[in-house]
Amino acid sequence: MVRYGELSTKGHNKKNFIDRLGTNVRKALHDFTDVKVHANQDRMHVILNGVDSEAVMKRLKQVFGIQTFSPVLKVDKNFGAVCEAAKTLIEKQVSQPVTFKVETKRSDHNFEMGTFEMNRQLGGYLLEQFPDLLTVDVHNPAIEIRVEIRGNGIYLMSEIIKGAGGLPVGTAGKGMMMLSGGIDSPVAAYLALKRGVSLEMVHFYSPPYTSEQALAKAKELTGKLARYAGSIRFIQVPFTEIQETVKEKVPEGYLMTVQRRFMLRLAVELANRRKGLAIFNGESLGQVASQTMESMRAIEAVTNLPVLRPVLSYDKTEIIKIAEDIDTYNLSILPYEDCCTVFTPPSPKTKPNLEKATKYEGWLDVDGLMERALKGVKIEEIHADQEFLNQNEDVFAELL
Ligand SMILES: Nc1ncnc2c1ncn2[C@@H]1O[C@H](COP(=O)(O)OP(=O)(O)OP(=O)(O)O)[C@@H](O)[C@H]1O
Repeated sequence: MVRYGELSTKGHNKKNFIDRLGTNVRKALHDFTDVKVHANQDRMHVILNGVDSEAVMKRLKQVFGIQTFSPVLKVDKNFGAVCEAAKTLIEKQVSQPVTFKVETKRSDHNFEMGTFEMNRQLGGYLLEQFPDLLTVDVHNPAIEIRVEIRGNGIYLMSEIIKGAGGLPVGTAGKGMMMLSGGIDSPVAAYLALKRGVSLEMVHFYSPPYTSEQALAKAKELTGKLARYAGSIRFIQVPFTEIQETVKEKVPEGYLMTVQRRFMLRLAVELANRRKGLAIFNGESLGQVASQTMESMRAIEAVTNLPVLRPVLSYDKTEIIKIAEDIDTYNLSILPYEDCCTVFTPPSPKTKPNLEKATKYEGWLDVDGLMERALKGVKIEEIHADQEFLNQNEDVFAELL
């Protein structure tokens, strides 16, 4: 049984949210063909039909929009079956002494036992079974065994497991995520997905300066993030000609600003073509030269589409902690050079001037460069945990 959390406050949009969450849960569980998902008004029921509950719960933990969920056992309508099931729940959940109570609800009034009697008798049975583990506390128990006696059976549950929180992916519209191979942008992508944004990844690569493995790394990172979204489109944009031209014609202090302005323009153009509402990136204020407010202003001036930065106010250590939790960190630190690292000047301007950036760009064929980059775009759909890196290749060979 799945509880919706923040959804329940969404008034008349609630139905859309619940439908979307139902779709996302079905997507996350698509390979468990026997599982059935019923997304009702107040709760969602995921009927296992014999499928391993641990495997299903592992997937549910990655679906945004779920606040908590509980494994539920359904048994025949007799007291013996209820005792067996309650015993199983306690065995699974309890390893150290705890307080508990039994709380029964009865919608089937023909059942032979009343709620009070069920509470007492089941409580007594469990105390007998687990004398060293359980003590009754009816006011503030650590564990509540809930029993619901309904027409079609008796349902039992006790454990409450924390879900991923957030909002169902797809309820907040589509955004274009500028995904590098670094630590920050995958974390920013995770946070955007968590607030319900459906993302398409935009990745710039510069062969031969960057390797196939660098591209594969960005794709594999997308596979990690696709766990939270079912699948994610990956858009690779060739960036070599732009970087070479900028390097040749623009003064060194402005190389980075001008390159970033091109990246943003390209992401915006892709957003316009693909109905994206905003651009997301992994910038965190003050982290490096391009991430000062002056720099953000000079770069962002190329568009009036919102540029959203989910990790803007996070410290590096906080970002790393999330990267570890979502299992992107170890991939992000693999030493494959990204297109920006290769062309980063030793001392980029930390306070670039917008007028100068515009002036230097006047020396370039901006439209032609953009058009050719966009012509070379390749798009593919990446699924959860899809692998791309060539495991046999020695990662350090890249550094030689
Ligand atoms: N090759 C790329 N393709 C797509 N987006 C990029 C690329 N390089 C940088 N970006 C975007 O620009 C942001 C800032 O990049 P930069 O390299 O300055 O910072 P960073 O803090 O190292 O970020 P990250 O850890 O995400 O690489 C990235 O978070 C990402 O959103």
